[in-house]
Amino acid sequence: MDFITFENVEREYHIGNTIIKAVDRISFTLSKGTFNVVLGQSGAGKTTVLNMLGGMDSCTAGRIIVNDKEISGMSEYELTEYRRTQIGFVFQFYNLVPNLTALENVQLAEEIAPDPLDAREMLQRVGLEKRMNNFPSQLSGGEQQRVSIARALAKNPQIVLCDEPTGALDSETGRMVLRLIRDVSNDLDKTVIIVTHNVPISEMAQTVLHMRDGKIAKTEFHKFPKNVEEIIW
Ligand SMILES: Nc1ncnc2c1ncn2[C@@H]1O[C@H](COP(=O)(O)OP(=O)(O)OP(=O)(O)O)[C@@H](O)[C@H]1O
Repeated sequence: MDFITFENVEREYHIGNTIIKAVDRISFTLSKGTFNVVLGQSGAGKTTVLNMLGGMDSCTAGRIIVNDKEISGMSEYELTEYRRTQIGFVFQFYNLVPNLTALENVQLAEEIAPDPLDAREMLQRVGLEKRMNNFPSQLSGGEQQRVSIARALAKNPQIVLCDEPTGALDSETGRMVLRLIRDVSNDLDKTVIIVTHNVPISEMAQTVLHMRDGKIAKTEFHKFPKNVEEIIW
């Protein structure tokens, strides 16, 4: 069943007299609990799609429906609720709070979400049970990204949005982070959308949306997505 639907979605930006169509009338659907990739080169419109889906940006035409609710028609208040309860974010540069420990960073999610998962348990899941009391500056890039995954999951969101989650990591660490995102989202039945320009990563996805110039140039479905071990980049 369709869990996420984009119907003729457009996002225009006006700069002086210039109109930029960051996203140009795209339509797609994604099912619940699936692992998906939005692929495309710089400027293709990937982050704009992610931001609209995450309720951080709004469309200028079309409709976005998530779990039977139209988010494109929501008020600011409703959007804040939506972000708080339904969405977990993982960013390229982790966005951890530097003066909070790993545990405290994950506990932030517990404070804002209505039905959070246990912060310590999430840190255990990502293999950081021994590093809970470390500050971000005491952790490697891969460890910081694992904290940010634990934080995203601790909100217990329906959807996990990841913007170039391996962009700042070496390939071995990136692989470990991808394996983690896929395993925990499988176990916890989360719908994952990863934005990347890294083509091999898309082989792990059930659905791949190829974006070019604000449009979906091609949609690929993998009945048997690859394991991260089979991917080379
Ligand atoms: N706030 C904004 N104001 C004006 N133009 C914008 C804005 N946000 C994005 N754009 C433009 O929209 C287009 C799509 O941007 P977007 O960030 O979605 O691309 P992307 O595929 O994520 O690229 P990258 O991989 O470089 O992050 C680009 O041409 C960008 O310059």
